[in-house]
Amino acid sequence: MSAEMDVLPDVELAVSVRDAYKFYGSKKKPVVVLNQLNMTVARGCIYGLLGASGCGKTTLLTCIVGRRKLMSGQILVLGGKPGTPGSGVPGPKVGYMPQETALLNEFTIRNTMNYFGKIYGMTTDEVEDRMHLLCGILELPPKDTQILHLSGGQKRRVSLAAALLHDPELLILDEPTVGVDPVLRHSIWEYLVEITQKQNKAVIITTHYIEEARQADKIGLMREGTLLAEDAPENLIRKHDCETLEDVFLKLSRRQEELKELGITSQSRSPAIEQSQGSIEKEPLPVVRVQDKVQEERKKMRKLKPTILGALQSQLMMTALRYYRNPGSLYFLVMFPILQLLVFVYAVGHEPRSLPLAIVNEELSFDNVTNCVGLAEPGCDPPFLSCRLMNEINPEQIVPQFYLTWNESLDAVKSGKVKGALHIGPNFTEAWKERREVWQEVSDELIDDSEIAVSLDMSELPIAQFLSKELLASYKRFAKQLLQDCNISARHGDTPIQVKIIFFNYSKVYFNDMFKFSVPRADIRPQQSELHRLYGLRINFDVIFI
Ligand SMILES: Nc1ncnc2c1ncn2[C@@H]1O[C@H](COP(=O)(O)OP(=O)(O)OP(=O)(O)O)[C@@H](O)[C@H]1O
Repeated sequence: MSAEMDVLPDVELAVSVRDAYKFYGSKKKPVVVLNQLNMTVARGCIYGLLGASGCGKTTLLTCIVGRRKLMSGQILVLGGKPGTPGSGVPGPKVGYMPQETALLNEFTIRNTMNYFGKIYGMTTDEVEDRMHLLCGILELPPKDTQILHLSGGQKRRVSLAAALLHDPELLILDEPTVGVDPVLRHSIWEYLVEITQKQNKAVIITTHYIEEARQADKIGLMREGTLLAEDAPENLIRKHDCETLEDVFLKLSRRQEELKELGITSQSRSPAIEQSQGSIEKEPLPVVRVQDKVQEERKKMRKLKPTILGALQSQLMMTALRYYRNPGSLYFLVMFPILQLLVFVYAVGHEPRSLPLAIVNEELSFDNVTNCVGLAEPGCDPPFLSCRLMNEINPEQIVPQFYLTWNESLDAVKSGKVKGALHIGPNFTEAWKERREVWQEVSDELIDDSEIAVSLDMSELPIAQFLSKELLASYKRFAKQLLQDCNISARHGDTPIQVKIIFFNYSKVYFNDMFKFSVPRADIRPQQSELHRLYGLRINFDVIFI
């Protein structure tokens, strides 16, 4: 084997595998699947990889196409290492037909071909031409047939067509002829012979039909993760003095066992072949008894009635088993929503803090403004009402930044330095007091003077809404305290809208009870309505997009 590798120049090599070693499971309990395996596939040849079920063929092929990695050893495919950038493997250089078809039931044959064609960068015309050719060779059903409606064998042929579609240099086919009738199997082989001989392509094919593999140029007999032999079929038969390839395989398998007993090779995995050979055939039941049993079973079956509960139970059992076998997914299923919730709560769940707000207070000189909290005196008649209001603003949530003029503060909002701007006019306290005194004849000018203007940056709507809510709450606290200090019920400072929350009574929704507006009537409670005129806070939602 190695001698041949040395003889073949690199350009003639399609695949070379050297000392491939791979196991599944943990390091403590490894299940060795590839055990120092060597393999050489030349261009322009069909390589038949033969071996019992579970001997590691699929594992080897997936390593060659770069879907799995070896623990040690080396693989070269068309001169490059599979899985490395620029190697084209996996990619356009290789066509791989896996053992399990990976087709979407929702697609038609044409959709499937277009899908794979697009992956390989083919144009629609190129896909159509290749599809036409392959549909003929592989006797595929009409191109618009949905995959869902294909038989198992037909699906395998579509999968084979997908592997052949982009005309790759190397074809790796994992049991492509399973479920294919002998005539079609013959035409598939004919096609493979043609592309290898005329187009110098290389094909690696696994099959369980040993005699079918006689058409291959070279055969690798694989057992327990190693290649027992690798040569042309006729050479193998001649060298080992056998009549069939099956006999060669048996002879070499026996020899491998003998060597193992002598301790010449080390294998850590129990051989599947021996296991199957070791099974004891059950004695067949007499025909009459079998028929009786069948009748008995039929009677039992008639009594069976599928129930929804039974279906639910089996569904539950299946789901439980699935998670039991794949605990990682259960962890993901439980932990992911928790993580999502935590991220959400952390990111948007809590209230914003330290929001900068521009304050322009024309009631005080600039130096005094920064020290406004110290000027907030208690009582019904304090000198600076604006400071009483400032005092109610929660410093953890709103951080005041003082500006001299309204325009400056608006510029700060526009430039994103602050989230909004609050303006208190020069006659605020005076106007507010006068408004209280002469509330029945209060002029619009006086109302303007006693109002506070707020402009918010609406480009961050939740922040603006939060600021608006906070400022209104601060104002309410301010108004209530002031009312109390003036021996007026603090309830007069409440907004005259009572929002009542009711619980939904089944599907019936009492819309009328949802919101109760108790607007005070001027003739009954003149004081309250006037107080609301007095304590006006105007929020101007000036939309400022930065
Ligand atoms: N992902 C995996 N994890 C653990 N063991 C695995 C895994 N895949 C395969 N095996 C085991 O590795 C061994 C080789 O499997 P592999 O599929 O390569 O065999 P194979 O020769 O292709 O078999 P077949 O001809 O039946 O497809 C088997 O014993 C299998 O149970």
